[in-house]
Amino acid sequence: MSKVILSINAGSSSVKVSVFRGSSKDAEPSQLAEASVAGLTAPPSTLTYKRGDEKIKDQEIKDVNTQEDAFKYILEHLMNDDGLPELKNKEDIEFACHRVVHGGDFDKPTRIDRETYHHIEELSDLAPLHNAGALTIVKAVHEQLPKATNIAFFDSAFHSTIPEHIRTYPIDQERAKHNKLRKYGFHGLSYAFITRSVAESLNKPIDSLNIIALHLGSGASACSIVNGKSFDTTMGLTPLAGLPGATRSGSVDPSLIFHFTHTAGKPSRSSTKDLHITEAEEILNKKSGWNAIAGTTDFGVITSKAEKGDKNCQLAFDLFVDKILNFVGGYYVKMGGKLDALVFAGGIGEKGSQLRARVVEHLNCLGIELDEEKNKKPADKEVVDISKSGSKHKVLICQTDEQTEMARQCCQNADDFRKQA
Ligand SMILES: Nc1ncnc2c1ncn2[C@@H]1O[C@H](COP(=O)(O)OP(=O)(O)O)[C@@H](O)[C@H]1O
Ligand SMILES: CC(=O)OP(=O)(O)O
Ligand SMILES: [Mg+2]
Repeated sequence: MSKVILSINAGSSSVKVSVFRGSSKDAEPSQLAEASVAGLTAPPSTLTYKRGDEKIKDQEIKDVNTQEDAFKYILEHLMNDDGLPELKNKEDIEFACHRVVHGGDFDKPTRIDRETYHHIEELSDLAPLHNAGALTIVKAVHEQLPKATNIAFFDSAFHSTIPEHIRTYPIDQERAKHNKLRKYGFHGLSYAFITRSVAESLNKPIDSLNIIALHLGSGASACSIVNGKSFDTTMGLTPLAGLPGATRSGSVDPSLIFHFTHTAGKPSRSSTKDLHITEAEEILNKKSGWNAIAGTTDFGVITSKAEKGDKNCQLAFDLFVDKILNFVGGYYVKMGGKLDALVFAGGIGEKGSQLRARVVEHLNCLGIELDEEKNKKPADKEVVDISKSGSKHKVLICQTDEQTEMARQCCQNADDFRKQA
């Protein structure tokens, strides 16, 4: 029986694992099953599972609170599924692909050996909601699936093409170079998926595709993609910069934190031996964002409560729209108006029809217009065109899939990874 690929995506509020058959360069990986545990930041956690016609949706699960718990729970679920004969034995898994948010200077997927592991560990403080969690999963795979080859796919890699004047911070350059302080950018696996998928749907070669993509999930970012490559993105040295998210403030005046607390620079109580974060980072990463304004991390709830007149939810909604517009407007100008499409993706981008409507309403002045009826229908394929007829620029929804992107890149490089093993 051919071996399988396990694609593991440790997000800030969820862990998603997809199982794919095959690892050949010439074929697209074919998905056998997809499991996800969501709600890690807003318990109880829930399990969603899809295998063919077999579906479990939002089933509440107990005692699953961390990314590691979630992965172990999913692995057990997959191994015990009689309808998944491809995964009867642990030895059936050849590759475990891990989404690693911060990869520093790494610009391509890399087999995780001791050295890579330590490199990722060193970057943990720069992605406090992500890297350490992903590494707990790498460890769990190492212990429970000793035959599998672990590969890291870096969220920052897609942004290695951002020009110097855009990725440089205006600070002392010697210190900046020494401490590697620059814009890295994240959600790159998602943007790589979106770029390929939208180019295919518009029937354009990737290297002539110009889009503004919005990945709006628990973490939210925007990316200007010029000739198929990242030109600018809203996240920076860490995933805190740019747009606000479920528990993240996004960009604020850097002086704010010293007026918020007198202990900004002190180690946070949630620091561990593997993760050193300050009070400031704790507050801005974990105690801000929607949750701080509206009391929930769920943007679906925020949207419906805002519609019913909840003032705090309306404020969270309006604030998000405003910040998105800042970046879309700026990117549009920097791209000289050469735009094939504005693309919505991520949980909120894909499901939040009200948010899409409000954002695009403000962009009508740029010739970006959507069709209200098309916008309201749930997306039923990978790329859905919701533009108004006659709109100068297209508006699309892309159902992005970081696990599929990793599996695809894994298949393309499988021979190299085998050689490295
Ligand atoms: N109908 C909806 N309208 C707006 N947002 C929604 C809706 N359904 C789910 N969401 C939001 O999508 C977000 C999760 O996005 P997702 O990309 O799956 O998360 P993650 O960043 O953990 O990968 C949550 O904030 C969730 O509330
Ligand atoms: C980079 C990032 O913020 O990822 P996520 O949206 O999965 O938390
Ligand atoms: Mg995500």
